[in-house]
Amino acid sequence: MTKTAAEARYTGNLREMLKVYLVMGSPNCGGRDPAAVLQAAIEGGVTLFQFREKGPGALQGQERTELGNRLLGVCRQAGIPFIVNDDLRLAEELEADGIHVGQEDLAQWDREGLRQRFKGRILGISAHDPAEAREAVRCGADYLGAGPMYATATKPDARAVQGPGMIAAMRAGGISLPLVGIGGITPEGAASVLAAGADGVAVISAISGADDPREAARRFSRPFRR
Ligand SMILES: Cc1ncc(COP(=O)(O)OP(=O)(O)O)c(N)n1
Ligand SMILES: Cc1nc(C(=O)O)sc1CCOP(=O)(O)O
Ligand SMILES: [Mg+2]
Repeated sequence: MTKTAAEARYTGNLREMLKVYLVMGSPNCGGRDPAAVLQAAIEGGVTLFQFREKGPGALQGQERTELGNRLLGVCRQAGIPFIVNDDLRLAEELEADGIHVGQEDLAQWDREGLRQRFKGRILGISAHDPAEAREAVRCGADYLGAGPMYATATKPDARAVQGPGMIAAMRAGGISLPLVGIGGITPEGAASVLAAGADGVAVISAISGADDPREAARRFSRPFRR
């Protein structure tokens, strides 16, 4: 059977891709060019990227699409998969490698339809406890984003802090899907998240807001180089 362009690109091991997962958009880059921040972070060891253009000053419409397209170009050049947050239409327009949706987003769509619509592409779903993780598995998720691990100022509507123990509870409850922790993760905090059973860490501010995103990403990738 002939593969779609996205299927052909997405041939790697998802657990490997999830190791250092950068999530960001222009509001997270401190006024710098997001493409330059992304390029530096990839050089430091980022393995997967999610375009999340959200928060104060987030671009809309054509500007948003154009930025997504530029960031997609950086990812393609580096061989890093490109995921779009929330916006199914943008993901399709850009021919992204996948989509990430949360529990609140899921409520808006027919779940089977969502999996079908992104057949052959990566589908990431957020989960905040083992019951939500099981539901995400039923929806056909390829990976889970489990959070918040620690306090975060980046997402004002984040749930209460769950901590790495929540990942351990998911694993103990039989959730074997590839999984990343998210929320307030620093290089120091990453160790407990990985020790609890995560395949990787998803990070916004500790990389995209760092003075030196390359060095910040390098610090997150260190545990995987040992
Ligand atoms: C990898 C990853 N995990 C969780 C989230 C959060 O998704 P969601 O709950 O839909 O919140 P928003 O990011 O849309 O504000 C994520 N984006 N990525
Ligand atoms: C986007 C997001 N989702 C979360 C969840 O708990 O699902 S926490 C969060 C914000 C992550 O940003 P930072 O790394 O700057 O804390
Ligand atoms: Mg969402």
